[in-house]
Amino acid sequence: MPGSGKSSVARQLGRSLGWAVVDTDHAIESRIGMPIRDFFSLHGEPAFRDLETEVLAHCLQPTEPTVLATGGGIVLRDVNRDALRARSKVFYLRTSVEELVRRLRHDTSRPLLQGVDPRQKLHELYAQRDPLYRKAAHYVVEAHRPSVMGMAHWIQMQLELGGHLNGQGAAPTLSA
Ligand SMILES: Nc1ncnc2c1ncn2[C@@H]1O[C@H](COP(=O)(O)OP(=O)(O)O)[C@@H](O)[C@H]1O
Ligand SMILES: O=C(O)C1=C[C@@H](OP(=O)(O)O)[C@@H](O)[C@H](O)C1
Ligand SMILES: [Mg+2]
Repeated sequence: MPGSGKSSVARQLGRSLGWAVVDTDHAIESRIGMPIRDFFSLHGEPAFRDLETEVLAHCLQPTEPTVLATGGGIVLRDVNRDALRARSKVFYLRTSVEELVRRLRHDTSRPLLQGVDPRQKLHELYAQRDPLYRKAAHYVVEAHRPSVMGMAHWIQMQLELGGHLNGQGAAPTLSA
């Protein structure tokens, strides 16, 4: 979900593992040369989703071990979910709507939450997306691990336990 910590945890995990960190939203912003919020107002959500699918396909062909953070709406398309599952180990950072409301209270960068009641919108997004996040995910990281550092540490442990860091299970990309 937006605000669940994907971008923050990816940065921390990349630092811990010594891996590259890629964020699909940042890749999109460098390609379009403007904030996502402005792109949404100019071209609308469907155009953003097309771009997101294109950028994701590119990001899932990394040249080095990579932690990939995506935007929260990436799961809306089957093709994205299938590509993520096939080409990476996917972690769903599952956070309560109340916590998301707290974190995004003053945020103006997420277009879907502007000009609406954020709590109601987040409940709607959650109802629509929770099943999709579950379908896409190999692992669910529950909200009771509250800090960015704690979440990154838990993910690193799962990777070690799963043998993904010692060559047994190939995990060239981690997506959150
Ligand atoms: N585990 C956490 N505990 C407290 N605050 C967090 C946590 N993870 C992220 N945040 C804060 O929530 C906001 C959204 O985080 P971000 O990483 O941008 O989420 P996402 O990429 O999933 O939308 C930021 O202000 C970030 O500092
Ligand atoms: O949930 C969504 O549909 C979106 C989430 C955003 O990313 P974060 O999940 O990093 O906020 C960004 O991709 C765009 O504003 C759309
Ligand atoms: Mg993000």
